[in-house]
Amino acid sequence: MTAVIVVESCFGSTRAAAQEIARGLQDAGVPARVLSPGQATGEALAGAGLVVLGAPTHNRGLPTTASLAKAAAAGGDDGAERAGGPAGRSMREWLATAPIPPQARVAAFDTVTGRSWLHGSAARQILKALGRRRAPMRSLVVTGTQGPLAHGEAQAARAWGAELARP
Ligand SMILES: Cc1cc2nc3c(=O)[nH]c(=O)nc-3n(C[C@H](O)[C@H](O)[C@H](O)COP(=O)(O)O)c2cc1C
Repeated sequence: MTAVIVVESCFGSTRAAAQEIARGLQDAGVPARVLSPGQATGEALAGAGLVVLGAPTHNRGLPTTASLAKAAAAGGDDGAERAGGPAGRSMREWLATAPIPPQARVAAFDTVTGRSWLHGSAARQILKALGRRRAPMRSLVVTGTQGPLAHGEAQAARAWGAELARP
């Protein structure tokens, strides 16, 4: 099995979590790649047995054009991520066509500033959009809007990656 992690990130924390999940999968012997939504074409995902989707939680759900603009104004434009061209797509846009192979397992994660219903969850919205509400899901806590991941969350992400490697 191979795994692909598709991640959107403004300030880098969700991307850092994605890298840890990839390390956890690799620890368990599953080759894993981290791609941006713009890179995650049908061709790039072909043959993947596991697709893990991640985004920062904005306004209790998935980032919107307006919330992304707000993050960018605060310095969170994550470099090339949305700099135009094929890489310049948000998770929300990507989900509209989501070229996930039919046989692939799906999981979703997000980053939040706290783990309560008040903070919401982009991951829940991702799974809802895909009609896969029972798929594995994780929220990883950041210390503030600009991150970084809170103490212990990188390790938690890596451990979750290893868990996902087991069907
Ligand atoms: C416009 C905006 C709205 C946000 N709304 C929420 C929210 O509703 N709940 C929450 O837990 N965090 C919220 N945050 C904080 C983000 O969760 C935090 O910026 C994100 O986890 C950092 O991930 P990133 O570095 O990958 O962008 C918000 C951040 C921004 C910029």
